[in-house]
Amino acid sequence: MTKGTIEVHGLEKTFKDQFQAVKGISFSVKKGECFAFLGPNGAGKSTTVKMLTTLIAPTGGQALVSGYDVLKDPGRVRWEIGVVLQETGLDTDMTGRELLELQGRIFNLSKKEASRRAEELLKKVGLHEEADKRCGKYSGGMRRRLDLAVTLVHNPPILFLDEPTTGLDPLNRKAIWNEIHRLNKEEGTTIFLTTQYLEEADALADYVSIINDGEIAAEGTAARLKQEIGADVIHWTFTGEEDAQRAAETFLQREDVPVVQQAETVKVTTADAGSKLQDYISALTEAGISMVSVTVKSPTLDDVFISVTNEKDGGTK
Ligand SMILES: Nc1ncnc2c1ncn2[C@@H]1O[C@H](COP(=O)(O)OP(=O)(O)OP(=O)(O)O)[C@@H](O)[C@H]1O
Repeated sequence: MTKGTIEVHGLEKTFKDQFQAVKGISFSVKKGECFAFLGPNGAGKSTTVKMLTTLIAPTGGQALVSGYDVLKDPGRVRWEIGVVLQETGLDTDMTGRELLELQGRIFNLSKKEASRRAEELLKKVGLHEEADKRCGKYSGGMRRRLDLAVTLVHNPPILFLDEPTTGLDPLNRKAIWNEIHRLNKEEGTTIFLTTQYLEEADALADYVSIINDGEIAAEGTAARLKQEIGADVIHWTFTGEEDAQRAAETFLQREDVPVVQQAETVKVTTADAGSKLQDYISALTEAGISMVSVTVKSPTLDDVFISVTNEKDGGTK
């Protein structure tokens, strides 16, 4: 069964001005998986989403959504997907309920069914009390929730969410996360999520793919990616910037590892921090530098992101 899956082989997009935004990427998303597509600004995330949702045509390679080719069968692909893009397209004169009912009619529901579905979705996304207010009066978070409800009207097996929480406050972001998590885990909806927030991918995704400059730079589960950078991060704090600078030099003299000094703090990324720590502390004592605190942390997805995008740019740490 291919329903709810995404298969991408050597997908490319070269724009009319000859700029190649996506350079032959391949990946697959299993049914019921939450797949996060991460990357810095301009990496090619939105271009990829637009190709997979039939909004723009690929210039090379192939993409199958629920088994349907985005180029050969765009009409069928559209029935399989719900899409929340960065720019919300909500009509501000209509109420949330009217908008949902209209969407139901577009997807061939009877008037009665459309009204029942609208009510059901308004409850699901927590907007039933605001259902009869004009969308123009909705807050950013409410608009985003309505946007999500609109895409769910025809019960699509796959949901594309392009940076769904950008610009939202932490409370609204959490509400959207909960809804995405529920759709994915309880209803089995396949989620394709693009985001710049690594903690978002960490919290929601089963599988993470990092795109940089139109190419896949790394992929795997969040846990594996963190493991792959093969290192712990030792966080040091010193009494002042001068001590921190001297400490950073001391660490660098002992080993060629990434050392980042900022004000009175120093971060050292190294494999096997446990056994190195004693050696570093002895070196500091020898140099007469006293520290305020030291902690060892596992890498975050942020560290992975910096590590893979850095490698590509020539490894400047
Ligand atoms: N219609 C277009 N014509 C030419 N270049 C384009 C076009 N659309 C996008 N690009 C370029 O393609 C690259 C990838 O853009 P894209 O919007 O896919 O990036 P993104 O990863 O989604 O970034 P962001 O996080 O900022 O949304 C960028 O350099 C962008 O300027």
